[in-house]
Amino acid sequence: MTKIIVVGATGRMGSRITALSKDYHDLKLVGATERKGHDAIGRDIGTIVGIGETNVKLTDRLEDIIDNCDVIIDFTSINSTLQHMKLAHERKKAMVIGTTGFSKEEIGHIEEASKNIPIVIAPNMSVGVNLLLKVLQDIAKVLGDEYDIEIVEAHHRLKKDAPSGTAMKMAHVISNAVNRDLDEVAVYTRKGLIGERTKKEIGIQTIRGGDVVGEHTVFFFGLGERIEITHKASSRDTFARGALKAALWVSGRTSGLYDMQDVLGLK
Ligand SMILES: NC(=O)C1=CN([C@@H]2O[C@H](COP(=O)(O)OP(=O)(O)OC[C@H]3O[C@@H](n4cnc5c(N)ncnc54)[C@H](OP(=O)(O)O)[C@@H]3O)[C@@H](O)[C@H]2O)C=CC1
Ligand SMILES: O=C(O)C1=N[C@H](C(=O)O)C[C@H](O)C1
Repeated sequence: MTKIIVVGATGRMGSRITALSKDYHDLKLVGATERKGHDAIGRDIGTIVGIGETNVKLTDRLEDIIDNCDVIIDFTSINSTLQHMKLAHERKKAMVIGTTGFSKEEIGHIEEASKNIPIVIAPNMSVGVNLLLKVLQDIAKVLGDEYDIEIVEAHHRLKKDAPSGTAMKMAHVISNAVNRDLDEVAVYTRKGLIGERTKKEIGIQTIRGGDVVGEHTVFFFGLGERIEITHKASSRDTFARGALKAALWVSGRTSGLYDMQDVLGLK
């Protein structure tokens, strides 16, 4: 039995992970946290997320409950994830991190922590996107030199980071496949008299609005044809199930930094 704590358990992702955890017989929800002073602190998390009483009370003190768990599942925000990771590191607990938007330096801190605890981190925990990452690598290797590559992502109006973690991961996978340094070739905005498109650039564009769960399209534009590869998430449950799968997978592993490709056996 893998014992999990969901941090940010009333959030868009946290609430679905908490609710769906009851479908997994080999997972046990032993804790749920929210930000200090949250209105629902002390209430049963099950009644908040719509699965009935769980006997797990929402708390704002992860430090008091962390010893009960094997894995912490964290879809919160950059700063809170880094704080949770510090505690997980001190108490030797595994983590599944879905939070996006980390800087290179912050990823460095996560890498450092993973020398002592196992961490699965992925900007997108759906099977579809992780399979796409593999396919994109293959297509980019064949077409990358001749075709213009552009990525467009769309998300709900409440998303805070841009471009999405998934779009950035796709851009990294593609730029590695075509031997380009993403920092040198990424183009995030176009306006004014910008001149012709350079051959090597990789465009990454962001759209925000309404309740879009998450959509990513990668274009390979050639002469006389183009390929468009799109992934559309229609429910957050696809990410939530991936996170729960990752918690089962990472439990009992030794230290190391892993991603969803490891979890899904796609490497
Ligand atoms: N990897 C993946 O597959 C996916 C990743 N994401 C990423 O997950 C993250 C969260 O997304 P989403 O669920 O939409 O965001 P939400 O804002 O809905 O959820 C985040 C939750 O975490 C809470 N929180 C903030 N600080 C703390 C803290 N210190 N302790 C405990 N809880 C805290 C927030 O509280 P409050 O509202 O009070 O701030 C909120 O309830 C984003 O980075 C997003 O990009 C999203 C979907 C899929
Ligand atoms: O914030 C979101 O909602 C999502 N974030 C992830 C990202 O930044 O890639 C994954 C998903 O598309 C939803």
